Amino acid sequence: MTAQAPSIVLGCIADDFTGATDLANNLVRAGMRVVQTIGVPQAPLAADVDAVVVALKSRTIPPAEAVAQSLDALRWLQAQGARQIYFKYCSTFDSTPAGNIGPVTEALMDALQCDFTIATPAFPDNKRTVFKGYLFVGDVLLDESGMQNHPLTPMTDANLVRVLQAQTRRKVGLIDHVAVAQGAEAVGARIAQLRSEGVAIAIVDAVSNDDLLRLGPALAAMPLVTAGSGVAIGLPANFGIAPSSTASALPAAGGLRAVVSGSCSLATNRQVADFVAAGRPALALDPLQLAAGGDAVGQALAWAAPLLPEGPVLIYSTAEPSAVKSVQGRLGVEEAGAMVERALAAIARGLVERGVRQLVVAGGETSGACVQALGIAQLQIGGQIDPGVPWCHAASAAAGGAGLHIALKSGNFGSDDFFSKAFGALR
Ligand SMILES: Nc1ncnc2c1ncn2[C@@H]1O[C@H](COP(=O)(O)OP(=O)(O)OP(=O)(O)O)[C@@H](O)[C@H]1O
Ligand SMILES: O=C(O)[C@@H](O)C(=O)CO
Repeated sequence: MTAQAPSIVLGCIADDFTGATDLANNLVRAGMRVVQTIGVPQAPLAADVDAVVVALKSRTIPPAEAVAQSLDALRWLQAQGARQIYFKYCSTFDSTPAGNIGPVTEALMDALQCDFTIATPAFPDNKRTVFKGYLFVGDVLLDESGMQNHPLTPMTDANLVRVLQAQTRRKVGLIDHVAVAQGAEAVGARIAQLRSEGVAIAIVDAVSNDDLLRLGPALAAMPLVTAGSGVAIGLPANFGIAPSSTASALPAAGGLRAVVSGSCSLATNRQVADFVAAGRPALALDPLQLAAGGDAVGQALAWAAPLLPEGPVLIYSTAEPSAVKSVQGRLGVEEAGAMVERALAAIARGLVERGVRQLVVAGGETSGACVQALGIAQLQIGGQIDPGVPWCHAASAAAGGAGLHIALKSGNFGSDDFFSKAFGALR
C-alpha cells in the first residue's frame, strides 16, 4: 500500500512575509495546522497540515509580475489539493491605482473560473474595521491614519469600493453591515442581488470578530476569498475544524535571544524606546555610517557577543520619520532601504551563527531580507504573542540546518513592550 500524500483544504497566497504569518496566526488560532512557505516551493508538500500560506513579496512589484507569481502559487496550492484559495493583503489595503490587489484578484478569479468573490481588510483585533465600505484604522479613516503618507502605497481614499474599482475592470459593490449583522443567510441574499446587478467583487463591512464569524459560513462555497487576515477566523469551521491548543504546538525553545529591527513605523519606534528605557542592551545602526563603508556588521556582532548570554539584545535602524527622511534625502529611498536591509540581514545571520535560537525581526521588508539570509524555506506557526504576530519555528541554514524560533512582526503591530514580552511567551 502506498502512503497517501498530505492534502490541504485551504491554500493561501500572501503578498508579504509578515502578512503571511499574520494570516497563518489567525488560522492556527481557529484550529488549523498551518505551515508558511517562503515563496512557491519547488517540491510537493511534505507536512501533514490543513493549510499552507505561500508568502510572496508581491505587494509593490509591477502588477504583471505580481499576477505571474500569484498564479504560480495558485498552481502549486491546487496541486496540494487546496479546496479553497485565500488571497491575503494588508489590513490597510496597501495598493496603488495600478494594483496589486485588483489585478491579482482578477487573475485568480479567471484561473479559478470564479464569477464572484469578496474583498475586506477588516481585522478588528488590530483596530481595522470596515463600515459602509469605509476603512477605519483605530478611530480615524484610512486617509487620516498616516497611511496617506506611505512612501510606496499612499492611501488617500478610505472608500474601498472606489479604491478597488480603480484597480479592476470587474464591477465592485458592497455587502454592508445591515446584511452582515443578520448572518450568513442575509449575506447570501445580498450576494445574489449584487450578482444580478453585475457585481463580481464585494467589499464587506465588518466591525467586530462576531461579524467575521457570521460571515464565515456565507463563504463556504466560494472558490476564492480575498481579505486581510481577519476573515480567516471564520473559515476553519467550514471544514469541520474547531479551535485546539495542539494546532500551535512548537518544539521547546532554547538558545540565545535577540531582536533585529528595521521597521520605522510608529509602533516599532515605541517598542524600541520601551526596550531602551527598560535598560536592556540596544545598539543603533547609523545608515550614514553604513554608507560610508567600514565593518558596521562586524562591529555590531562584536558588541552583541558578550551580552547575549545575559538576555535579549536589540540591534536596530529604527528611527523617527524626520531622521528617515533626512537619510533618504542623502542616499535615496531605495538605496537607503536596501543598504539597511542588507546590513540587518547579515547581522541576523551572524547572530544565529553565534547561537541565537530565539529571534524577533521587526518590519515586513526587513523580515523578508532576514528570512532569506537565514536560509529559511518554511515556517511552522505557533502561539500568538500579540494580534497578528505568532512565534514560528523553522530550520535555518545559518544554524547548520537546526531549528530556531522566529517571530516576524509587522511594523504597526504589537504592544509597546513587545520586544521584552515576546520571549516570555515562549517559556
Ligand atoms: N534609519 C533608516 N533610514 C532609512 N531607511 C531605513 C532606516 N531604517 C530602516 N530603513 C528601511 O525602511 C524600510 C522599513 O520597511 P519594513 O517593511 O522593514 O518596515 P515597516 O514598513 O515598518 O513594516 P511593515 O511592512 O510590516 O509595515 C526598510 O527598507 C528598511 O531597510
Ligand atoms: O494585514 C496587516 O496589516 C499585516 O499582516 C501586513 O500585511 C503588514 O505588512
